[in-house]
Amino acid sequence: MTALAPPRIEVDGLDMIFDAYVVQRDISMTVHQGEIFVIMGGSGCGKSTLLRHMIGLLTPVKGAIRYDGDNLCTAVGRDRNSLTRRFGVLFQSGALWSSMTLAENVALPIRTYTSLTEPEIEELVALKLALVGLRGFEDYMPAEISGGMRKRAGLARAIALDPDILFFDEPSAGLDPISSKRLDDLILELRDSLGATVVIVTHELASIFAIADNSIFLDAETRTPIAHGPPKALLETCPEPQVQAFLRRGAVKR
Ligand SMILES: Nc1ncnc2c1ncn2[C@@H]1O[C@H](COP(=O)(O)OP(=O)(O)OP(=O)(O)O)[C@@H](O)[C@H]1O
Repeated sequence: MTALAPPRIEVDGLDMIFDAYVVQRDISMTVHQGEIFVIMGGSGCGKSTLLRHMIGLLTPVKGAIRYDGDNLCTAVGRDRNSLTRRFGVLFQSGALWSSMTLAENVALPIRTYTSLTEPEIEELVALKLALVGLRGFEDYMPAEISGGMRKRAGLARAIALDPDILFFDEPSAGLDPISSKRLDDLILELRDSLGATVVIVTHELASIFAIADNSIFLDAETRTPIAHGPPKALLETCPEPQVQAFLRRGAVKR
């Protein structure tokens, strides 16, 4: 959908290696403004590790990750903070603080990174919770709501500071198909309303086909990416057996 949109994220010749253990080599990919980009591949191929590199939690052995041309891997101090400040991240667990209400969870990054007054914070928190369909749940504790609602609360916290790039690690993990579909719809809505660029690690085929504009396939065997492109196009035209097996749940293409 966004062939003409400017590149927002460029991963260039990235090697991910722990000591002598090669996770993936030579990853290059471009994510354009407003795209929903999926990192896919079998278990243990390095999807989450790539996401952790992209948000700056890990430093690559080789290669660069550029945001609007600025290399995150070499940025330091204020330059690095101004890059990472643009990121909203939703980890697999949702990672809410269990001893805080939903409102306190969403308020945390706002209190930490802005000098807004308490009434302003309260208003912003209510707005973010409403955006994810949790209006009126401000005073609930995470344990009092469903898994799908916890994911959405985590998402409200991830968008608290109006990020322009959203990262999701296995957002549908542990959700029933209906909650999972609802989360997909919400991701699409937020992309449209915030104008955000979205990077998602997932192996949920239904989600991949429903929301991805573009993707990369990391191969666990050769330890390098073997396919790029919109998943529906890969399903039709990608000659790689591993990609076909993944996208067809192991069924052979006729
Ligand atoms: N900090 C680390 N130190 C050493 N090895 C690591 C580290 N983090 C990840 N790995 C290894 O890197 C490989 C890729 O892990 P990763 O979690 O990125 O895979 P994944 O594709 O996200 O898997 P899954 O789909 O099962 O969640 C695994 O073999 C893992 O054990």
